[in-house]
Amino acid sequence: MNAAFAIQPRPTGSTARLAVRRLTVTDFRCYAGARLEIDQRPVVLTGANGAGKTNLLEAISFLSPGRGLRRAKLSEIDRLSGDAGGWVVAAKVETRQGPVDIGTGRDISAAPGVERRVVRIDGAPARSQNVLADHLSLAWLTPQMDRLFLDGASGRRRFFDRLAYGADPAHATRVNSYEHALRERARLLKQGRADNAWLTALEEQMAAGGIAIAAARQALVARLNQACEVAVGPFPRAALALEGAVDRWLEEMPALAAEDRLRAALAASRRQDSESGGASEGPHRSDIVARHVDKDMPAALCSTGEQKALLIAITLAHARLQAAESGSAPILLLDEVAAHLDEIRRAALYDEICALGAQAWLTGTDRSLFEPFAGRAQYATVADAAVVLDSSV
Ligand SMILES: Nc1ncnc2c1ncn2[C@@H]1O[C@H](COP(=O)(O)OP(=O)(O)OP(=O)(O)O)[C@@H](O)[C@H]1O
Repeated sequence: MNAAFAIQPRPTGSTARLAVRRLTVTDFRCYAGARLEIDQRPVVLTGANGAGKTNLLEAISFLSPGRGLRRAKLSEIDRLSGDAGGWVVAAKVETRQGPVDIGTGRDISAAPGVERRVVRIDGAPARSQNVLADHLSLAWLTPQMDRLFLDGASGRRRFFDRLAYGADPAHATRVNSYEHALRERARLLKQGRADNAWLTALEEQMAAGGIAIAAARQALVARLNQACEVAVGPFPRAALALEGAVDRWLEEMPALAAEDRLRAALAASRRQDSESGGASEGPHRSDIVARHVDKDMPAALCSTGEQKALLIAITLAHARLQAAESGSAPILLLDEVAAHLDEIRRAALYDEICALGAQAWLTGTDRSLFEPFAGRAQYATVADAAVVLDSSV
């Protein structure tokens, strides 16, 4: 173990634990209205297929910036046969600054065809959903992410950028502003009668923001690789690396020179970009590649089970890093993760969640999978679009 990286997890029950204490959902997918009051411990949600377990995790994922764990259109989330009010998620959460009320939902006053999410913090409208990253940090694993190492780089970038929000909430604003400028530049180029000064201003913004994004990713990769040197029980050790032109420039030259290089590359690629509809260089072209250290194998060549174990290992290492750096692990949303682990890995996962002091939300159809968690987690049953906390545990 690297001596410089001695992680001291805070004791469980620490007041710094990030946790949802009350969750209310209205007209959210299968739920007309549901409410759950819980303590800071991990939460196990069990119920039959289609009962509404993932929908609850999705509702919690909206307590952080972005499109939630399914990346669904906001209007798709409105309960079919619900009234026209749009879905709402309200939560009382425990943050590092104390309890906070968060409310969010689809903005039904937006123009037709425009999808917008509104956020309220302690009743007051928030300037932008990015402020959610100042209060809570969330990470999730879903069955759809089983192909994360095989599919395109955009999923890996999203996964990794979300991890970066934890230590650096400003990263959420940076990424969203960069993507907004990227879309705006593509729109202007497509119109073919773009104002040169306006394009230059957008490229200036993309160069500064883009290199800041690459630098934040680089800093997280370095810290996360240190954290990954320590295997969590039977989970494999992972090593991450960034691959992309801007990432290479940042290693070869000072940040300001890398900004100049990106600005020049954007200016030079306008014609090409107007045809492709994108931008030839920038952090949106980078990839985050992972290796299975113990097998010395790229993640993409590992077996399905090994890839899943790697993803869990990275998520746990990140949670450990964040707990060590900020005093509180992120809230973890682990959809159907337990069912795919053998008994030893399941027990190791539960032990690690408890050692981290993380409020993890775990779903499954079979309660017996969660037996090793007894006494350390709270259990709720999901059925008929309702969720009920078990009084016996
Ligand atoms: N907009 C919507 N309006 C009403 N119901 C919806 C909407 N979107 C999804 N549903 C329904 O919500 C139900 C619960 O889905 P969810 O994915 O939460 O189930 P689950 O308990 O996680 O199931 P599984 O164990 O199969 O993963 C499904 O029957 C789905 O069809």
